[in-house]
Amino acid sequence: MFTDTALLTVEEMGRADKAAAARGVPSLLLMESAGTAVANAIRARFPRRPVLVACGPGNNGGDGFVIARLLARKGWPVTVGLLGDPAKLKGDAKTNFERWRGPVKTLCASLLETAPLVVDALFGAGLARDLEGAALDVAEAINARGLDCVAVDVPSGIDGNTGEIRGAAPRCALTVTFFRRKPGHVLYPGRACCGETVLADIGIPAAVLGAEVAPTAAVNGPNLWTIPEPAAEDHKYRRGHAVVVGGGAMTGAGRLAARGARRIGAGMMTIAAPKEAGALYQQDAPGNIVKPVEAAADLSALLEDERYNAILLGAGGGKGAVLASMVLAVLKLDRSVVLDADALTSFADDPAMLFEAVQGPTVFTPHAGEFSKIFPDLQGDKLMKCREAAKRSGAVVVLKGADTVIAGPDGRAVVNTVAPPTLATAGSGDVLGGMILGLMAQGMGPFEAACAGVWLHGVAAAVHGPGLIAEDIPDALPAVLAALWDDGEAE
Ligand SMILES: NC(=O)C1=CN([C@@H]2O[C@H](COP(=O)(O)OP(=O)(O)OC[C@H]3O[C@@H](n4cnc5c(N)ncnc54)[C@H](OP(=O)(O)O)[C@@H]3O)[C@@H](O)[C@H]2O)[C@@H](O)CC1
Ligand SMILES: [K+]
Repeated sequence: MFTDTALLTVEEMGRADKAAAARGVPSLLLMESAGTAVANAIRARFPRRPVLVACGPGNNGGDGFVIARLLARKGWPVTVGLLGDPAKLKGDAKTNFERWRGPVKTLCASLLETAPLVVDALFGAGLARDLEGAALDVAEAINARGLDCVAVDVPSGIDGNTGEIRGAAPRCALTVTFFRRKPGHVLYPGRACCGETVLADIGIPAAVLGAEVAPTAAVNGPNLWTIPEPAAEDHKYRRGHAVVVGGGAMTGAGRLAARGARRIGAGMMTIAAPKEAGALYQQDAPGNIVKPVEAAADLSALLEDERYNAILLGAGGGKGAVLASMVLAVLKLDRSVVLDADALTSFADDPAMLFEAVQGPTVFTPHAGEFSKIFPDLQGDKLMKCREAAKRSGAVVVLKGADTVIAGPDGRAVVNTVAPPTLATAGSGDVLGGMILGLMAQGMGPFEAACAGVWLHGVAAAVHGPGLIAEDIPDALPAVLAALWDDGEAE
């Protein structure tokens, strides 16, 4: 169960709202706090200027009336445009409509002509279908004119649960959301429409999480896991002995993975690879041990030594039947296993055979293309697909991308938000696989190792900055680890 960085579904947010009311926080007060947070965020970022507040027919629109009132009180020239019939407004939205003393116009795109700033209070959690009519016109016109837009809760048209665009959505400079973020703020394309996202405390007690609401998704970060820190009494075997099954012809992937695993703290590293490539692996890094392995039987024989506690397959290491047989041999051993790239797609013809073999701590690290080869029928948004894949396979699934999702078979899911675009470079996925391997070798569980690996990988790339190549990621890790451990001591 997640708390601080939890991502709440629209339904969970509704329950949090009701729980707050049951604990004595009136909903009208929540709306006033929400509107105040948005108005304050606007005033902190934009100089006073004419503003159009576009209000929808529900409570998102209600927040809009609060914002209009508060900005007008500070001397901002405010125009309010309402979508729909004012007589149909209800509850807190109606109350705040009545508290707004200025005129209310019928919403249409021409209202944008005099407003360099737009507050999008059309739809939030209650978005029920694709935008149409005036709402669609306004969203499209905001984008066509490149107007500054501030979203209340979520840009209208973005599905809060999935990040998908329903018809259209304004590309906002700022989104102010309440209590906790929603998946739509961190999953693409929603994330790209949000701009800066501000999370406002509107008075919903944090204690509702864990009591009335038990979130199963969160934003990735160091609050979710702990990296094993080397201790004085450690020796190299205590820090694990990782194995990378490397290729004979393509050795780059295995070498990058091994480097990632060692930098993140694996005590020992063996590269198991065809004999002819041994010298290459050995020359690359004298710290690697290289063992000849041609087929599944060789790998099984090597792994009779139980000190090899974590194995990565798919970083090079062949394709098809040979690699698949190695994967099946390794999965039998109940050790920690990371399967990447061809180690997964080698089962494209019979993914069930792979899933049946998963029994111990196992992590799959596919990108979207590899994912669809072994889960061809899975539909829906990234969070939903990844969760279903984990449930089906029994493995922790890392569905890679700019918004990498990590899901466990138990239903937990984490979305990673630190991933600079420079990570789209050859070999970066091999390093990630190696990092997760290295963390599992040190005893981390598969879900925590996957989350930590993905986060550290993104942060290392961000710390390195422009001009990143895959080799830089392991080399940037020491500084990232030092900062992480320093912060821990400072707390
Ligand atoms: N939860 C909390 O704690 C707090 C929540 N707060 C705020 O409340 C917001 C949620 O309010 P909400 O539930 O009233 O839903 P909202 O987004 O206003 O939309 C519903 C209306 O839109 C309509 N409609 C939907 N789609 C449509 C479309 N495509 N095209 C046209 N119409 C469409 C729909 O019509 P219907 O489907 O019923 O026909 C209904 O009338 C939340 O995002 C936050 O801003 C804050 O005040 C503070 C505390
Ligand atoms: K909105």
